[in-house]
Amino acid sequence: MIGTNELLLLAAAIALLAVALVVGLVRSGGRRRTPPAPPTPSAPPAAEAPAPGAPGEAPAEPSVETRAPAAPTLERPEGRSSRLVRLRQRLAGSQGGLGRGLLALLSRDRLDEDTWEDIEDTLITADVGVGPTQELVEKLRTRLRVEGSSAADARTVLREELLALVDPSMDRELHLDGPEDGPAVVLVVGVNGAGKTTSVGKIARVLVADGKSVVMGAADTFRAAATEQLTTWGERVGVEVVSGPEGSDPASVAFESVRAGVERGADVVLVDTAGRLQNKAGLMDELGKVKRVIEKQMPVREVLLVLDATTGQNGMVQARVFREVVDVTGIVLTKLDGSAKGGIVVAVQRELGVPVKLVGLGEGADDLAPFDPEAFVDALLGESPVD
Ligand SMILES: Nc1nc2c(ncn2[C@@H]2O[C@H](COP(=O)(O)OP(=O)(O)OP(=O)(O)O)[C@@H](O)[C@H]2O)c(=O)[nH]1
Repeated sequence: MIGTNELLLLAAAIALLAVALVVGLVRSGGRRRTPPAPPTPSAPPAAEAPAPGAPGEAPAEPSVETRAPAAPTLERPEGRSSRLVRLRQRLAGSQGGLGRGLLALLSRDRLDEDTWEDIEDTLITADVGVGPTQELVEKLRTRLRVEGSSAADARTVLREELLALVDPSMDRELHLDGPEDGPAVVLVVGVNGAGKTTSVGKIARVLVADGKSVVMGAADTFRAAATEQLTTWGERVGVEVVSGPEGSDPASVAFESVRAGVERGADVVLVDTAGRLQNKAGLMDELGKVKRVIEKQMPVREVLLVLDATTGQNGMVQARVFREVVDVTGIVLTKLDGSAKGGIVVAVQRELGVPVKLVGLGEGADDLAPFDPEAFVDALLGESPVD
């Protein structure tokens, strides 16, 4: 018979064995389930590696910093369709004058020389440019003479010819298909005040709204406020901004922003640049170096030139200088809402041989639209959008 003492001993032995087993398991860690680590906010990388520029080029400065966006409530950028409807209406509101003026002239009973001169003046005043104006007037004269009363009405002829002038065949897509192993890099250039930093911020929002991940590089180190401005744009929609101290090497910031984009697996890196036009050689040196240094890592997919639509001929002079300095692939025409001179679209495309891809239509954060030739010509003719 087993006595009470023996029973107690047996129970104590079983308990000890159980405790030993549990402790052993925990130590070995063999079956321990560790909860997945919570996602940590992407820590900014140290900027210790130098930017491998061409011989003689300054290395990246260690002071380049990345600012992961703060985590306040993020804004949700306006979705594509409502933005486009809204901006089409705004375009029609700002541009209707030109088409109405032309239609009034073309509807006169007699299209005499004075009237054709008035038509030319109207087009030139709207910044269409002398060459395209003469071309358009010639075509209108021929068509209205040859087709006479059998011609479709003047509005239809004018619409067709304006559309031909704006050239719907140009490729206006923003090419953001990066290489397989990295982001598409977009370099944004233009003189200060044209709306460059604002446009970079707006493009970032459009991309975020389209579900893309973005990093922005504040390589306009000339003006500290530009960096602050871009940082604010980034914080609003949760886009990381890479920046450097005022006066630091823009190429270093550009290099680090692309590196951050690669490390984060971003879809797009947008690089804002300084546009000091002190002289062409200086600009060429600066932008040339920025581009070369970026291309040590990734090809530059798009070079967007930002031009202010309200600057007319002055803007054209700037455009020419930038064309000589970098291979511009597209134009962002800002402040079209503040100018009735939409003819600049035609003039600048002719001058540079590159399409207007985006238009700025206001100071609001989502006031940027892809340029649509048909909608633009309808706006010129004062036709309300049908959407
Ligand atoms: N109405 C209107 N204003 C615009 C548009 N785009 C930019 N702006 C305004 O133009 C001003 C200049 O814009 P910025 O983005 O600071 O110009 P920038 O070229 O970057 O100049 P820096 O920051 O000096 O390099 C700002 O007040 C913008 O709000 C637009 O499409 N329409």
